[in-house]
Amino acid sequence: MAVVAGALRRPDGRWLLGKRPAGKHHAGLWEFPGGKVEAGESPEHALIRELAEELGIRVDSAAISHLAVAEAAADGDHPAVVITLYTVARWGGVPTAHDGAEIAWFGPAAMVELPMPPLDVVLRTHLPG
Ligand SMILES: Nc1nc2c([nH]c(=O)n2[C@@H]2O[C@H](COP(=O)(O)OP(=O)(O)OP(=O)(O)O)[C@@H](O)[C@H]2O)c(=O)[nH]1
Repeated sequence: MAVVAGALRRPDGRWLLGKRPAGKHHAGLWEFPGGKVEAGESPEHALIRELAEELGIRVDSAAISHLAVAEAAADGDHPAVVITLYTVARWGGVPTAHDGAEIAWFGPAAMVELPMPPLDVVLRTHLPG
């Protein structure tokens, strides 16, 4: 399964994360906004689509840069997953949580304390300082 996620940083240096809803895999953990790449879709297009759906923002493909990849093998309940994290340098609109989801902005020190899925713990080490 291919998953794409975006690292969005505000001018105050905080990063945007979303909290996984109850009842889902990784419920209650904080992760980068994004989601699964659909069949026939490019990763960049999937990220632009997911950020529009989840946060209501507009992102141009020129604003997206590849940052890091993390992968995990299948574990019985869940398929193998490859997550690609992109930095999103600029966007249009104000990120707003949709569908009752929770989002928040965290500084680098706060992020280290946050409960995150295992692959995100790897991905966050690649964030620019
Ligand atoms: N969007 C996103 N998903 C991540 C990250 N890290 C990580 O392990 N994942 C996992 O990758 C999958 C992303 O799928 P999704 O976000 O489109 O799926 P979904 O809400 O339907 O979740 P579900 O498959 O548990 O029902 C989830 O299993 C999610 O827990 C991340 O930083 N961002």
